[in-house]
Amino acid sequence: MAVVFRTCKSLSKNAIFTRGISSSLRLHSQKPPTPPEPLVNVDVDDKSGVAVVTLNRPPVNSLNTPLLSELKNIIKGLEDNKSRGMILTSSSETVFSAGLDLMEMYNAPKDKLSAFWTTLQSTWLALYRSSFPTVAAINGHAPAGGCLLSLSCEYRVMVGPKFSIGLNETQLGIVAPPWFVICMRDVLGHRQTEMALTSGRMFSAPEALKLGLIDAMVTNKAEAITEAQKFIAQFAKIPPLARKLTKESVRQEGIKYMEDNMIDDLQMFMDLVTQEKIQKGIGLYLASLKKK
Ligand SMILES: CCCCCCCCCCC/C=C/C(=O)SCCNC(=O)CCNC(=O)[C@H](O)C(C)(C)COP(=O)(O)OP(=O)(O)OC[C@H]1O[C@@H](n2cnc3c(N)ncnc32)[C@H](O)[C@@H]1OP(=O)(O)O
Repeated sequence: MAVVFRTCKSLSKNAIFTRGISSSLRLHSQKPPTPPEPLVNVDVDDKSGVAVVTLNRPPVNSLNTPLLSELKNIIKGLEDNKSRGMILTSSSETVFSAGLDLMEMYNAPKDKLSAFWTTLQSTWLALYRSSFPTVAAINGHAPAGGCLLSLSCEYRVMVGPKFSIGLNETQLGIVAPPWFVICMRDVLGHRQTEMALTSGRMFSAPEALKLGLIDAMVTNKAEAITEAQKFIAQFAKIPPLARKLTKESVRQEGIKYMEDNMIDDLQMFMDLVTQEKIQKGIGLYLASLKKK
């Protein structure tokens, strides 16, 4: 797997920034400061043109505004570079993504809350409607927003059997927004979605496979990447424009929902999440996670 420097340069603003800073600082000091780790890494394979995009925000890849923003820029960069495909995975050995960063929603000023949600909306839309094939290589737990990212890809390969996946929002006393529901229904159908979402149930990888929530189960990350590459390879001979328009057509409900309802959806989020009892619930949940 080779990093294509030219592609990375145009994809990661962070990469240009850190290179620029470190080379100029080297003139003035012996020890340049260690550049910050990108929150999302991207490696593009020279031969296949497929990008492995790795969430890299320890300890649990919770999705905050900067990470979402970086992911969105990477997806846009891949679009501009006419990518052949994208595999989304995690640098953690046990967590794909713990979902939305609850700290972004807890006692947050309204402008930050609003920026967080609009970044989530636009990042999701960029991923969901991306023209290139997308696969989630789910190498760890994927609750809530982690499950949403997986569902927004076209194919899901999960490392099993011990990790779990699902939209568990109701268990937290919050509600999965309609576009989360559409994503789940795209994959599971109406009845299983209702059962899964009303209970907020998390599924083990074998349960998820049986249900169709994931497409394949493997035993480690390397196998997950190989399976993902195989899925993407089958599109090599399909004309990209026909593929893109077909994907958009199949996903029209979700795309249209978001395009038509961005502001209402933001309002619903703000109204719900700023309620005192919801804030209390998030606070208690965060405390329970920290107490573990
Ligand atoms: C009609 C429509 C109306 C629409 C209105 C909209 C309403 C709002 C909708 C919001 C949708 C929400 C989506 C979400 O994604 S909410 C987040 C849900 N996530 C979870 O429930 C997962 C919680 N985490 C875990 O279960 C575990 O952490 C996990 C299994 C992922 C990993 O376990 P592990 O043992 O490896 O790690 P720890 O639990 O010890 O965690 C390490 C530290 O990370 C902190 N942490 C974990 N998860 C989160 C998170 N999501 N946000 C912020 N911080 C998180 C945890 O507290 C630990 O911190 P410390 O190191 O400080 O102890």
